[in-house]
Amino acid sequence: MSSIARTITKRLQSFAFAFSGLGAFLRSEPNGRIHLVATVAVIILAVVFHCNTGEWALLVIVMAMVWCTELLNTAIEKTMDHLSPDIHPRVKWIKDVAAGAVLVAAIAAAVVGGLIFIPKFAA
Ligand SMILES: Nc1ncnc2c1ncn2[C@@H]1O[C@H](COP(=O)(O)OP(=O)(O)OP(=O)(O)O)[C@@H](O)[C@H]1O
Repeated sequence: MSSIARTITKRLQSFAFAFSGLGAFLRSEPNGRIHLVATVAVIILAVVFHCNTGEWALLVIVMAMVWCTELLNTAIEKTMDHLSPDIHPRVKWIKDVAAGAVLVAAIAAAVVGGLIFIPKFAA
């Protein structure tokens, strides 16, 4: 196999691993399924209310922030459970800070969602 073909194959494998990670997250984490339902609901609302390009862009950014922080938070939780299954104050600190990242993203998403959809509901 040529080196270009090897590089392309490796990149495609990386995508496959990333998609399989997303699938594992959705299968094993109830939070993942909640995010999926919330994401579909937001997309339906954005279509129904004819959101403009700027509104779509903001919604995509905040939804991606919530997904990314939740995925990383879950990976951190699993890492800590694997490396340090016992109760430890440092593990608590790490997990709580990682959960804080999700909270920040969720608050930003709620604010953006409110700014976009509340006036549309009110109209
Ligand atoms: N090994 C540990 N030592 C000390 N505190 C811990 C430990 N594991 C969990 N905790 C505490 O319990 C909280 C919940 O941790 P857990 O790993 O159960 O996450 P979770 O409830 O599954 O979170 P999520 O809802 O995001 O999936 C942590 O934020 C932390 O405060």
